[in-house]
Amino acid sequence: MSAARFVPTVKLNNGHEMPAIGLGTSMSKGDECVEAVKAAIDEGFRHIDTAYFYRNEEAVGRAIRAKIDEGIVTREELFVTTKLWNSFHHPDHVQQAFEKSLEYLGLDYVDLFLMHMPFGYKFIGWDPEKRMPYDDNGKLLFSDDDYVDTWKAMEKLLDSGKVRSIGVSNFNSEQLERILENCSVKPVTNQVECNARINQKRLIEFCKARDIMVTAHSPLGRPHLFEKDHVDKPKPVLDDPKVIEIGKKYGKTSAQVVLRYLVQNGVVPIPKSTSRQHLTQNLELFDFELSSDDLAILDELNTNQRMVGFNRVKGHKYYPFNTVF
Ligand SMILES: NC(=O)C1=CN([C@@H]2O[C@H](COP(=O)(O)OP(=O)(O)OC[C@H]3O[C@@H](n4cnc5c(N)ncnc54)[C@H](OP(=O)(O)O)[C@@H]3O)[C@@H](O)[C@H]2O)C=CC1
Ligand SMILES: O=C1CO[C@H](CO)[C@@H](O)[C@@H]1O
Repeated sequence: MSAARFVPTVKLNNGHEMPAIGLGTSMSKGDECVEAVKAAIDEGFRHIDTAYFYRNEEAVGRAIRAKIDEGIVTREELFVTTKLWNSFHHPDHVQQAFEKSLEYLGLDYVDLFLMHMPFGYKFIGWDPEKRMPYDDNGKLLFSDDDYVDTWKAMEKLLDSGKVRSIGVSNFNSEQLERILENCSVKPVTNQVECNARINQKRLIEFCKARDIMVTAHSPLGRPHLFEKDHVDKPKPVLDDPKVIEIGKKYGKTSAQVVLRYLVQNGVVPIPKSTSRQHLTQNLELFDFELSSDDLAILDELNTNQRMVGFNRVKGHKYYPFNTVF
């Protein structure tokens, strides 16, 4: 086992520190997920992102507890995020949903609990197999729970000491502003799709002015999903000749270039990987700096096209992607 790499932290608006890079775990399941999280901790990751929706909280928790038991890390050194699923937006369901996540993780507390999306789905019980409520015709059933009410229920969770920080995900600027106008506790972060194809410059600026950190989901542009028929999707950013060229200049891979680009834009990327080689690469971002010319070249890759557009939810009153940012 190699020595764990050092990862800097960023300060959140409530004083807590968040490691400047995290491990994504979407689509990482079972033993593969356990091994990836363990390897990630060995390599130096101290920030792990999961969600009720991913069905891997149990695996993530198992790996974390194993590494604590081995003496590789303490719980305090880790930053663990999970997310409230869309079916549990009704204020009466928020606490129970949180307790379920904590139970699956097998931890005493989480560092960050995010509202996964601003839009809710119909609640059809607690069976984890039934995360997506469909009617007999295959139509996804929405709820009209207001995310402000959901947020107020999330604020109450802080009193329990079982969650250190709360935040949101996939919120647009107007939705974020509505939370700010109505909340007692400011979200520490908005986790949104953010990569060189959709660099979120305006949303980052908006959040920065309000002391809200942007966390970048899908920071590599989800290369694993490109084999499918993606007519209206962005071109794979890791294969872009300009990114490859910049990488050669710094002796870095395309992934390291696009992740470093995000770090220099002031956001916290959470790339997913189950490969040891990629995990190692994804941590080696803090020993080089892209020049302003190279940042400008990377800025030109922006097309504002999303990989995660939630197209099935376009008719929802709280669908977030109809605004400019
Ligand atoms: N809040 C939300 O709504 C959302 C949150 N997320 C979060 O963000 C995380 C990251 O996003 P995700 O959608 O997974 O996509 P990413 O953009 O992180 O891409 C992940 C893919 O990139 C590959 N990869 C990782 N590192 C490298 C590397 N160094 N070189 C080449 N390929 C690499 C991985 O393969 P391999 O495993 O083989 O390394 C995997 O197939 C998620 O896992 C999840 O935690 C994601 C989407 C939505
Ligand atoms: O968090 C997530 C939200 O939804 C996506 C799919 O639509 C997931 O793949 C992702 O990881």
